[in-house]
Amino acid sequence: MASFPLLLSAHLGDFQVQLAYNGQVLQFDLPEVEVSKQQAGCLPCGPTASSGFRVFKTVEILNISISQEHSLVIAACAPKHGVDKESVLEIFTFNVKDLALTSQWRTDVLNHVYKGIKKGRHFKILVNPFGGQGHAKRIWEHTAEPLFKAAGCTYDLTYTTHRYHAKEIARDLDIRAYDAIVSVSGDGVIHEVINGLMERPDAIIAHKLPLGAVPGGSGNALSFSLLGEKHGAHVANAVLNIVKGKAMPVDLCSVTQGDSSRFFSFELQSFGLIADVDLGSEHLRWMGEARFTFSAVGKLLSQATYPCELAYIPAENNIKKIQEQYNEYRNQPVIWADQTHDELDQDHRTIIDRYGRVSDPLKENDGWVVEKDHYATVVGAKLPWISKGSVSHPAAQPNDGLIDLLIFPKDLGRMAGVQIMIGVETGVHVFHEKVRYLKVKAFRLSPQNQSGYISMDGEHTPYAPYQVEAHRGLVSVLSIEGRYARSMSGGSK
Ligand SMILES: Nc1ncnc2c1ncn2[C@@H]1O[C@H](COP(=O)(O)OP(=O)(O)OP(=O)(O)O)[C@@H](O)[C@H]1O
Repeated sequence: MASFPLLLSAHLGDFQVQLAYNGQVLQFDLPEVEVSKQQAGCLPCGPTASSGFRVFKTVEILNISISQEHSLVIAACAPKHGVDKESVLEIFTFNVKDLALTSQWRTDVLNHVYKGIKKGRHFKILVNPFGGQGHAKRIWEHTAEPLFKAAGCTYDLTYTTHRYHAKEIARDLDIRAYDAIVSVSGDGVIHEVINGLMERPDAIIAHKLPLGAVPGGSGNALSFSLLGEKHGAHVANAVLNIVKGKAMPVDLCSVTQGDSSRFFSFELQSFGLIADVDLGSEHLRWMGEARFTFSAVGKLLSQATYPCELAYIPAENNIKKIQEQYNEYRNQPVIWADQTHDELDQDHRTIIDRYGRVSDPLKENDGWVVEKDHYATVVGAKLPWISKGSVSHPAAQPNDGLIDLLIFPKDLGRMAGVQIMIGVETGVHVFHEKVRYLKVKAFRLSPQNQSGYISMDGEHTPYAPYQVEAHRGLVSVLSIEGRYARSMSGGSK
């Protein structure tokens, strides 16, 4: 076992430097010319550049290689322009004298940098050129691809050419050939990939293939949930999460409609106002993420309400207790993807819905609560963020096996509507007296009018009764933290 610090003498141009890795960070001096280069064109760079040395955390180091010219090349993805700004790819090339010593240093450092993580992953990459405002191709070429290459990752790339293309690819993919499926898109493509995997006859194996999310859509709910409000739209941070992350188990919701339709939702099942905002704002796509806010304000002011029968199996309905549980969860050790679970049938081919499907009668023993009313919105979710500035379900956790259910009543009123809208930006709306926020095991919603919108992960779904049930850890998502970014205020983490 090599002992810390791991030291290596090298030259950066004519400047002699010492590279020191202590198990936490890699540090080296910068010659003055490099310091001014680093400072030029960037905002205050923090102590790292301005004080004449550069520091990278272990997690930020993408690769250390020895070039054909026998130079030592270090690639990292780190914040350079301030901690809240997008990380950037930095590559340093050092001249070295003793190749054997350098090679040993490189091996020792890389062993730590990629401890418990496969180095040089091979990805299936799906880029939706029409996602969001149509920037996904540029995002891929300018930012994501150079980072994957610098990290020594390889990939097989497909630009999606039509709706459901991502689903077809996931359904037919040789899953053993890849370490993960990465989408450069919004949540619609991720929804398709998940459903493609779950439709396979070998779903038991296929759903273990982790997913990676690079934000290239309008909402990018998964990216925001993984990386938080400040970094959710940052492509480089998302790529780092994919290259250096481990498989975090993530619950899926099975959704049944009619007598036979079943599919899976990983994000949001919405009815009423939020569904209208999601699906009824397609014509505002040019606005980017602002379309959601713009449309929501209009809907709230119109005070529209939607009649339905709502049935749910409560797990917790007190928001203070939900907040306590959230804080407890944040203080527990992270759980990484488990290789087994118990919700498959005997052939290990089908996921069993414990609470039946929407066409079945509700079983009394399951503890259903049934109510019939007009509501402004009823939204189930497994992710805390819907989009930038919309933390609609702040207590949502990746793998608690429960659905977070948000209900706005019919008599919201304009004043409360505005307060709630403002609250959604940080997730504090759940404490508003007019808002109901529950943790449920399953819910069933039956619209009591003829037409409207139902949105499942942003996808248009027939306006008919549906039932949603959470299944624990059915898929996994690459993540460095192993949990979603903090979305509920209070507590220590
Ligand atoms: N080449 C294509 N032409 C038309 N539609 C496509 C194409 N490729 C994918 N799609 C469809 O585009 C839809 C939206 O994609 P995506 O989720 O990437 O973006 P978004 O809707 O802007 O983002 P978000 O879901 O985060 O709001 C998906 O339902 C997908 O089926």
